[in-house]
Amino acid sequence: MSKIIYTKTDEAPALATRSFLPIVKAFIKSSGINIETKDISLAARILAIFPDFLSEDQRVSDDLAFLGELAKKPEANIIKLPNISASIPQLKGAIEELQSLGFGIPNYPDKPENDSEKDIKSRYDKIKGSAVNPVLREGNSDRRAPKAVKNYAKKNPHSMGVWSSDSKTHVATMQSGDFAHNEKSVTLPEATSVKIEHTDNNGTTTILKDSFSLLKGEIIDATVMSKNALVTFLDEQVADARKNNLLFSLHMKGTMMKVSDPIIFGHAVKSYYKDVFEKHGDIIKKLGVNVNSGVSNLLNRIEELPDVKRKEIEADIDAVYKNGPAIAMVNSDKGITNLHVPSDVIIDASMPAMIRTSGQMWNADGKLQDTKAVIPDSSYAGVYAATIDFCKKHGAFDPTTMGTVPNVGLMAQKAEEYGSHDKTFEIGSEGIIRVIDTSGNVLLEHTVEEGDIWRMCQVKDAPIQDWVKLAVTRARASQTPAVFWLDANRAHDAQLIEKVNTYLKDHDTNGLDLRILSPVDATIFTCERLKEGKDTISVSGNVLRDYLTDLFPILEVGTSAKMLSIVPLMNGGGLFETGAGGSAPKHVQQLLEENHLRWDSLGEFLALAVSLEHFSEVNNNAKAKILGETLDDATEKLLENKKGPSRKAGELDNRGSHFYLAMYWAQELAHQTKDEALQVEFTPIAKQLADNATAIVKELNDIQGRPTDIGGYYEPNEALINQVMRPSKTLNSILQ
Ligand SMILES: NC(=O)C1=CN([C@@H]2O[C@H](COP(=O)(O)OP(=O)(O)OC[C@H]3O[C@@H](n4cnc5c(N)ncnc54)[C@H](OP(=O)(O)O)[C@@H]3O)[C@@H](O)[C@H]2O)C=CC1
Ligand SMILES: O=C(O)CCC(=O)C(=O)O
Ligand SMILES: [Mg+2]
Repeated sequence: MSKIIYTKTDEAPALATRSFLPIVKAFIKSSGINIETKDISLAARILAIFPDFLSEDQRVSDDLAFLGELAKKPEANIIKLPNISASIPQLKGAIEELQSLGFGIPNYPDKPENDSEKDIKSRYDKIKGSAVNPVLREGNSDRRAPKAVKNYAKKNPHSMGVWSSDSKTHVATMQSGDFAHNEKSVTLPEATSVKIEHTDNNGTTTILKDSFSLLKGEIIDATVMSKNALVTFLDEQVADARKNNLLFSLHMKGTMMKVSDPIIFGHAVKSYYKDVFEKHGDIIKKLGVNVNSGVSNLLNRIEELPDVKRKEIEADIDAVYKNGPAIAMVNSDKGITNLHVPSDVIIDASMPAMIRTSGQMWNADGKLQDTKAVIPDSSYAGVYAATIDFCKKHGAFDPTTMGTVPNVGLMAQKAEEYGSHDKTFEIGSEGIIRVIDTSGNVLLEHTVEEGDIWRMCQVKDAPIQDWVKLAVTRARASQTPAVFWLDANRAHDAQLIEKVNTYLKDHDTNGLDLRILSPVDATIFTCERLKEGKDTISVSGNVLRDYLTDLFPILEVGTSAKMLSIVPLMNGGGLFETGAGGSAPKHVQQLLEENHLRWDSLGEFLALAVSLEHFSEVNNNAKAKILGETLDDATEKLLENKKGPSRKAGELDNRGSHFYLAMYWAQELAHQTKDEALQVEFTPIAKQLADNATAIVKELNDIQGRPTDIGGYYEPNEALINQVMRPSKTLNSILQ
C-alpha cells in the first residue's frame, strides 16, 4: 500500500512540523493511511554523503536520493516542505555545528589541494545551493492562490506601500554581453551525445564536460556572460547610484543558480568595495578571501590580522559606506548589507518585497529609501522593470480588488537554467567553447575570454508536452486566459514557441484565450488585467515560474506561503509543495529570542489536503477524501476566524494556529455524514478541543516572551525541539 511521505527540512518549516505532524498523525490514524517521514534537512544531507567519516551509529540513509527515485514512480505522494538551499557560509555553519556534536565530517575545502580534498569538495558541492527541489521535481508546476485565500486577502488586505510617479526606484540591467544577449539555441532532430570543449588561443583543447546523452526533440542552449561587460556595468551602476542618491541593491538567485550567480555576486562585491580591494588587494589575496561568499567573508578573514591592520581595513570599508552609494540593508540593526552573503537577498522574494514597499529598501539608518535594483542579466529583469513602471503610472495594486495570477511552470527534469549547474564554467583563458556531438558537428559555439561565465541548459521534449497540456487543462478548468511568457526574439524561447504551437494542436483549445507574449508584454497585459480584478494564468519557463510565483502572490495575498503548490509528477505520482516561499530564517531567531514562531503553515494545510485527495484516488480510500475535504473546510474556517499566527510574542503563533486547525478539522469531521465511523470518532474529540480551547491557547501563549533553546540550528536537539513545539499538555493529551 502506498503511503504519504512527509519531509523533515530546516529552520521555521521544520519547527512547525514538530507541532503539526503529531496532529496529522492523530487525525489519520484510523483511516488506513500511513505517513512516513524522510529527512532532507541540510544536516541530514551532509551526514548522508559522508558515511566513511562517521561511526556506524552516526550514519544516516540518503533520504533525498530515495525520494528522487520515488518521484519517478506512480505511487509517489510526497509532501515537500521548504528547505535551506545552502550558500557556502550556511554550508560551513552546518558543518561546524555537526562537528561540534561529534560528527567527524571534514571541513569544506575552498581550494582543494589533493585528490581527497577534491573528492570532499565535489561531495559538498552536490549539497550546495538548491539541491533538493531539482531532484524531486519530476513534474511541472501548478501554483495558485486558492479561492479561500484570495477571499481572505480581499477582506483583510495586507499593507501595501503607496507608489508615487516620481519614485526614482528602477531596475538596472545589462544592455549587451550578458546571458540574454549571447544566447544560442537548437532543437535536436535526433538523439545524440555531446561534449563541451574549450580550445584556447594556442589550440590546446580541454574537455569541460565529457560526453553526455541528449534525447530527440530536446532543446539545448548555451550562452556566456562577459566578465568585462559585467564589471563595466557594475561599476557604472555603483557610480550612478551614488550620483542619484539611490540605494545600491543587487538581486539574483545565488541559491538556485549556484554556480553562476555567486561569481556574479563576487564581482558586485569587488565593484561596490572597489577602494578596499584596490588598496588591500595583496593582503586580501593572502588571506584567501572568497568574495563569492560575500563581504562577510572578508570581514571574517580580517579578524585574523593584527589589530592595526584590521582596523585600517575596517576604516576603509566604513569609508566606502560614507562615500556612497548607500547600500540596501538586510538587517540595519546588525549592519548586515545586501552584499554580506549571497543567500540573503534572493530575487524571487526580494524584488516583490521591495515592490510591495513602495519600491524602497532599508538603508543603514533603518529608513526606507528609493533603490537601484541591479539585476545584471537582462533575460527576466524587464518583468520587474515593467511592474515598477506600472506601479509608478497607476499606483500600488489594491489587494481588495485585484485579480490573481496562477502559474503553470515548465520545470520537470531540471529544465532550463535551473538545471545548468553541471554545465556552467568560469572560463580560465581566452578561446572558444564548443558543444560537439558524436559525429563531430559543432552544435553551439562561443568565443570567450578569461573570467567569462559560460553555461549550457537543456529542456527535454516530454516535459514541454506535459507543460503545454497542464496549461490547457488549467485554462479550461478555471476558464481563465493563459499567456505563455516567451520572447520570440530570444534564441531559446524561439525554439520553445515552435513546440508550443505544435503541441497546442494536440488539445481542444476551442473557446480558450491562449496567447504567446514576450515577458515584458506579458507583464503589462497581466498587470492591466490584474488591476481591473481579472485573472490571468502565466505559463512560463522555470525561472519565471520561480519569480512570478513570489511576485504576484506577495502583491495579492502578502506572502507566497499561502499558495497551493502542486507538482503533478510525470509518472503519475504527486509532489505537494507547501507554499511557494522559503524557510524564513528570521522566524527561528524570533523563536529563540521570545519563544514565538510566526511561521504560517497555511501552505502545508493546503498541500496536505490535496495529498490526501490524491491518496484517496490512488488507493480507493474514501476516508482519505473526507479527511482532505474536511481539512480544506477547516482551513477556510481558520482564515475566516483569523486564527493564523500573529507577528508578536504573547499572541497566537504557529502552534496556536495548529491547535485551531485541529479543532476546526475535528468539528468538520464530526459534522460530515459521509462516514459514520469518522463522525463517531471525532465528535468527542471536537468537543474536548472546544471545551479546552481557552486553556490550551493560554498554555501556548503564556510560555512566550522569554528566550528558549532548541539545542542547535541545523541539527536541533529532538527532545528539546519537541518540548518547545508542543508545550500544551492539554492538547497533547487530547491528541493522544
Ligand atoms: N521550496 C523551497 O525549498 C524554498 C526554499 N527557499 C530557501 O529559504 C530560505 C529563505 O529564502 P527567502 O528568499 O528569504 O524567502 P522566504 O520566503 O523564506 O522569506 C521571505 C519572507 O516571506 C515571508 N514568509 C515566507 N514564508 C512565510 C510563512 N510560511 N509564514 C510567514 N511568513 C512567511 C516573510 O516575510 P514577512 O517579513 O513579510 O512576513 C519572509 O521573511 C533560503 O535558504 C532559500 O533558499 C526559498 C524558496 C523556496
Ligand atoms: O530550491 C530553491 O532553492 C528555491 C525554490 C524556489 O524558490 C521556488 O521554487 O519557488
Ligand atoms: Mg521561489
